[in-house]
Amino acid sequence: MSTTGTTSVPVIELRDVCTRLGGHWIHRNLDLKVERGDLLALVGGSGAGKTTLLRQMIGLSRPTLGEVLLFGERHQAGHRAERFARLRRMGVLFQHGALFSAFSVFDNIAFPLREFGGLHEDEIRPLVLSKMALVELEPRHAGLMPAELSGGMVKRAALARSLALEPELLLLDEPTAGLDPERSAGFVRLIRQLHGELGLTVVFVTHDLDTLSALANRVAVLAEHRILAAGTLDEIHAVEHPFIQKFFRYHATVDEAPPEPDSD
Ligand SMILES: Nc1ncnc2c1ncn2[C@@H]1O[C@H](COP(=O)(O)OP(=O)(O)OP(=O)(O)O)[C@@H](O)[C@H]1O
Repeated sequence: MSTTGTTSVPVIELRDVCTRLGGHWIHRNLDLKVERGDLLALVGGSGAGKTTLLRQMIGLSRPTLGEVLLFGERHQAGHRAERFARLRRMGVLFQHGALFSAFSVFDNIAFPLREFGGLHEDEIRPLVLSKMALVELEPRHAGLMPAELSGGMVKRAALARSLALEPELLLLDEPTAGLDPERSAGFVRLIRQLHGELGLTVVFVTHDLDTLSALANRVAVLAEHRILAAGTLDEIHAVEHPFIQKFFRYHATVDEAPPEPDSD
């Protein structure tokens, strides 16, 4: 389901990943490829290890066994400058926006440009304002502090910050968590639009079936310690596995916690 040729290097590849945490195996022999242009939803039961997998993709933690390749390379590969260049190609949006509370919207978005962009202050201003425009924030919002923003504005400011260095890959943990249905739909529309306009590859973790069906062009289901199935939503719906059938049926009808897969 790659959008490009079959020979292109996956943007992310997880090979035979095994993760042991707190005395338990969370992932066992887990494989997953994220191809360029994917808008991939990672779903699964609570505690299945989605956030842990996202952290491994970002390079914040490492699996116990197996490999995580980002743009075809292990996180640890190469000299510092090479590792850094690879990381710059990735933007991350954490669950609650994670804005710096003591910084204005402007300074939050400017932060990666000041830290890593090697730019002068007079070059930074137009870049920050253009990122704000991308996420539909107005120049008058630049001076606001995070505490003065609505939940949707926090998300959009954090999204602008994650796009500051013009990444090719965007990783989102529960992008619509905490938003009401209208703001949630607006944020999904914005991510879809940016995916198309900026040619991004997007991976997101979600519990929300509305977000999943409105945003994803591929879905990976994490259960039984591995990626049980990956494909389009229609392909996943057709998989006759009790966890998958239950997960999607449950989410379609009841707004409660998802079913748990049988543990070992
Ligand atoms: N640092 C840690 N030490 C020990 N156990 C951990 C650690 N981090 C996560 N875990 C455990 O690993 C499992 C997977 O956690 P993770 O947060 O990745 O799951 P998740 O699928 O994202 O869950 P949720 O959907 O509830 O957010 C959980 O049982 C969690 O308690």
